[in-house]
Amino acid sequence: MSKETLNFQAEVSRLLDIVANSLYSNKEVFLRELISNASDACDKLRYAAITQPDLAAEDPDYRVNIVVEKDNRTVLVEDNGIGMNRDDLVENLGTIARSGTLKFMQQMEQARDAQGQVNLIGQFGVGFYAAFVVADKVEVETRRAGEEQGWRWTSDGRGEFTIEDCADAPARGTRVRLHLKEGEDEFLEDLRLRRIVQTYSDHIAIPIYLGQGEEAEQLNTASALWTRPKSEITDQQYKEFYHHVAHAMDDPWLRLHFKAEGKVEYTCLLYVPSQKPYDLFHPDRKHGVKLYVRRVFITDDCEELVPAYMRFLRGVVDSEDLPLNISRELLQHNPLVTKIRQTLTNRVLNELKKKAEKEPEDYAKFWDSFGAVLKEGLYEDPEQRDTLLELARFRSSERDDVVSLKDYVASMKEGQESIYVITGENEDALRKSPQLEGFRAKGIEVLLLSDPIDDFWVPAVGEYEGKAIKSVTRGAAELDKVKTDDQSEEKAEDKGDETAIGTLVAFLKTALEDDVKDVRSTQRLTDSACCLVADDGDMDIHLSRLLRQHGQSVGDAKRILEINPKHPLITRLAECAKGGLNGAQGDLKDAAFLLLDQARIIEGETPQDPAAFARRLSQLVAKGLAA
Ligand SMILES: Nc1ncnc2c1ncn2[C@@H]1O[C@H](COP(=O)(O)OP(=O)(O)OP(=O)(O)O)[C@@H](O)[C@H]1O
Repeated sequence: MSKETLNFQAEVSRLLDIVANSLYSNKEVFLRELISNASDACDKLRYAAITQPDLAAEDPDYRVNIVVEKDNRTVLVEDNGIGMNRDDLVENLGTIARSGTLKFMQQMEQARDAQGQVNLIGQFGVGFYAAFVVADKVEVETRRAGEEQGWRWTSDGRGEFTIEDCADAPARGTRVRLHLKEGEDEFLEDLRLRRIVQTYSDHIAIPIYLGQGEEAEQLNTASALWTRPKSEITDQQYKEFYHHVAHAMDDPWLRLHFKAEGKVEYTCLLYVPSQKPYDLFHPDRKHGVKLYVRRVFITDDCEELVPAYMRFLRGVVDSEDLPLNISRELLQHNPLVTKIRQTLTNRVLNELKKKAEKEPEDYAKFWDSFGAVLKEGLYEDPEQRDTLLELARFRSSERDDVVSLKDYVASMKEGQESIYVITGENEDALRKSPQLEGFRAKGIEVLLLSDPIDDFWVPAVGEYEGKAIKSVTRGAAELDKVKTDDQSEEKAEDKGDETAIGTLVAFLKTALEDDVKDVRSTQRLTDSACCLVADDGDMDIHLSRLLRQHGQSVGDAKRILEINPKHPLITRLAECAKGGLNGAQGDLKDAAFLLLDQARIIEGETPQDPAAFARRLSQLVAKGLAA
């Protein structure tokens, strides 16, 4: 077959530009990335060979060779792993097939400074493309295990690559040949290469040689890191292993390495990243914990191994008991996997608890990155609910830092029986919600919940230590039971002219009869004239809006309009209503609809009839100005 020239996917070209700029000061990582890919390729073949032993039979010892050809100024990284055929090459080295690429690219454009880009690149993992940081031409010669045909992929990293037949591809596996750029000769030096491998790749479980054949020198320890005794593993090695398994460059926030012995035997080496991955909420995101069986990589996509609400975990689980040739489908209902999942979940939650107790500030950072995910467990995993409730932290109307439920309860006001929360899209908007005013005036703390899952776990959990968790946008405010320090100063007239308010409420009920469930006077408000709340048994306002946005039918439960008896607008309207209306019935009716629309706007909704809203508002303002 003759040579084909193909274009990189547009994102790859952009990524290549970014990589060349942002990794400039950390060029040596190219070798780590190529070795990491070589090791993954060997893992894949080892797995495939469980069911098709012929694939690896001729050359059963997996390895990576780094070969320097000084005269040509080239460095080769060669493995005898799974290899690639033509389609694999086009798919893997011409596109970025991973989820969330587009979003990543947008973030990249926004992070204009180099440090910002390096951090982002770290999360994304540049992988193979890092080769172009030191090379101006890269050739990949490869043959897929079990296939006859070898292939050569060539590119200078500038928009195009070529693919052609290659007779001298390795018998099996992949050889990456880097033609070094001017000025990169340091990577031809044995000493430099040895140091890089020892720093970044010692944990790789297969041998990495410098040179080829008898003379080759093994550079790494070549045993799976998690099988080594803890005392023999340095922090640096743990960290580099994390970079390899997680395809990340940040430092892990937490590490957990343990061996379970007894009826079920397995080893876990797990990490919690310090940086939130850009695709944490992407539906196609794979789980980050790799399953091995007796050192053989099986899958990085075993959903049963780790609960979804811990999908931020990275690392490996290596089981001694599962059969090697277990199919990925069978893993789904395997009792051993369930057992591992239970222990692993408990261990991780325990570690988090310790961190929360001993290093609350550091824990707050974790919560900031992954709290929204962990909270999903409150809804999904009733067994762990109590632990998760202890671990949860919340923004609050009364504090700058986060608060736990335990601390919230400890600082509840006398007479306060419930834990109050408000849910919505963002914290700033929540802080401005009128429904909070009365609570704030009495110094009652309200938890501000702005993650999508909050609307679901709150009703599912219902209470904490016998205290109901209540939304301040639902039901009556019950604020009078709560005693505050300056309560004695509250004066009777503060309640306004009750008869007048009563008349206004009655009028509003009739005027808005088709649009609201009820109208009532409230203590909930101090500054605003009115707000909407859901009735006790009805769905919270924010949740019903959220479901509606996602196209779900939620019925049309009407809401309650609450008015503030102390607000000048309301007292004025009450006076009008009490005064027998005197021909002002039309204006009062307009005012009723304006109140309702105002409350809707504060909720982030549109007026029911925008044209009518504009007309009423103009008329009333014009009259007011004329008076
Ligand atoms: N030596 C190799 N042998 C076989 N396949 C390889 C090799 N190197 C790369 N590939 C294939 O190319 C794909 C893309 O590699 P690349 O390094 O860009 O990304 P990755 O390894 O998936 O993730 P990361 O970018 O985080 O390293 C790999 O997923 C793999 O399928």
